[in-house]
Amino acid sequence: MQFFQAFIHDGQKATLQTITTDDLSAGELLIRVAYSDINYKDALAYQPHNQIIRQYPQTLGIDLSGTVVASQDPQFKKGDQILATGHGLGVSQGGGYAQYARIPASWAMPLPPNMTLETAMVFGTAGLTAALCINALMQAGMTPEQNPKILVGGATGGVGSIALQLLENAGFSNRIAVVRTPDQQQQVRDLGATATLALDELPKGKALSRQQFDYAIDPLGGSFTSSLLPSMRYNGAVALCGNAAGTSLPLTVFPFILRNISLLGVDSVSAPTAQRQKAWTALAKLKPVPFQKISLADLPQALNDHFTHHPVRTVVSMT
Ligand SMILES: C=CC(=O)SCCNC(=O)CCNC(=O)[C@H](O)C(C)(C)COP(=O)(O)OP(=O)(O)OC[C@H]1O[C@@H](n2cnc3c(N)ncnc32)[C@H](O)[C@@H]1OP(=O)(O)O
Ligand SMILES: NC(=O)C1=CN([C@@H]2O[C@H](COP(=O)(O)OP(=O)(O)OC[C@H]3O[C@@H](n4cnc5c(N)ncnc54)[C@H](O)[C@@H]3O)[C@@H](O)[C@H]2O)C=CC1
Repeated sequence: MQFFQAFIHDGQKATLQTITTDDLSAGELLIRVAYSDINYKDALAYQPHNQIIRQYPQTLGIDLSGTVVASQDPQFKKGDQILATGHGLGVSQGGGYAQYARIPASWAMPLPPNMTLETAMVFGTAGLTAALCINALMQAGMTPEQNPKILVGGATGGVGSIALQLLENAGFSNRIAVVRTPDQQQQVRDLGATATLALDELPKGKALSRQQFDYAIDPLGGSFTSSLLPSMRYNGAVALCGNAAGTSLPLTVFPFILRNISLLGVDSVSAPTAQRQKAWTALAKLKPVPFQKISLADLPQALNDHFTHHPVRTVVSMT
């Protein structure tokens, strides 16, 4: 029996506790976790009485990377390096904020070649989601040859910043980042934006506005999406993946029926394996975005701060 540290939510609060491998969830793979990370969803899950966690007590952390200690599945063997994101991690089954985790083999992916366990968590669910958004837009017709104007929301955060990097790598040269404050302009240019748009520059409350953007990656939702859709160019598409700015969508039908705009939903949590593999292959070609590294003991402060100020990405080291 192995004693180790895990960050566990009891419904009211989350604390660092000592548990054993006997306390872990069911699954074919026992993983010695090397790294996890902080996503927007982790910060939501840290709140008391949140709607993210489906079963208490729960070890938090929707992502993990690590090494297989024991496997009851022929696809994996002791010593393999893997990553896992989404599915039930930190929601219905023990997650990545622990030194060990037990997970179903179907949730694990071999670490892509040329990627370290640390880099995998610099990208994590945020990177996977960014890549899925871009793949969805390319499926909808987006190509570098069109030189499309692509708007990226939430660019100082995980999904948006990694989307900027992926777009640059894929040859898209017109990358416009949405900023909330003037001091974010230089930050998002350093992260890969070629131009910026202030959040309040999009006309509000209009059925249709001047056509400005061909494609958009939207981790914000809410009033942002409502004002974005009327500003999309004919045949444009928006990949909607988040709700950082809100969950309600006051809309008219006109962008859809008069400009042929597509609103594409993107989910990373239950994305099929083939889509994940394609996404991680693209992520493996990127340089890491800026990140801070913290320990399990630093989680309460970092999760508390997440909605007010945080580095682009945070990696959580288990050692
Ligand atoms: C990495 C991803 C992200 O960051 S996404 C943003 C994070 N947000 C969430 O994960 C959403 C968490 N869930 C909620 O906020 C709420 O459950 C809700 C607003 C989505 C719905 O709330 P409501 O009170 O209307 O319904 P229920 O909670 O009773 O759920 C109804 C039905 O939906 C299923 N469901 C709930 N959450 C999820 C989820 N995250 N993914 C997929 N399905 C979900 C739930 O099981 C219920 O289905 P049923 O078949 O009736 O059991
Ligand atoms: N569909 C999916 O599978 C996934 C969805 N998401 C969602 O995407 C969103 C972004 O996630 P992360 O990049 O991890 O978050 P993050 O916290 O790293 O970044 C959030 C970004 O949104 C901006 N922002 C926050 N509130 C805002 C507001 N009111 N108006 C305008 N901008 C605002 C921040 O400045 C930052 O740039 C979240 O809503 C998250 O739940 C994230 C990953 C997976």
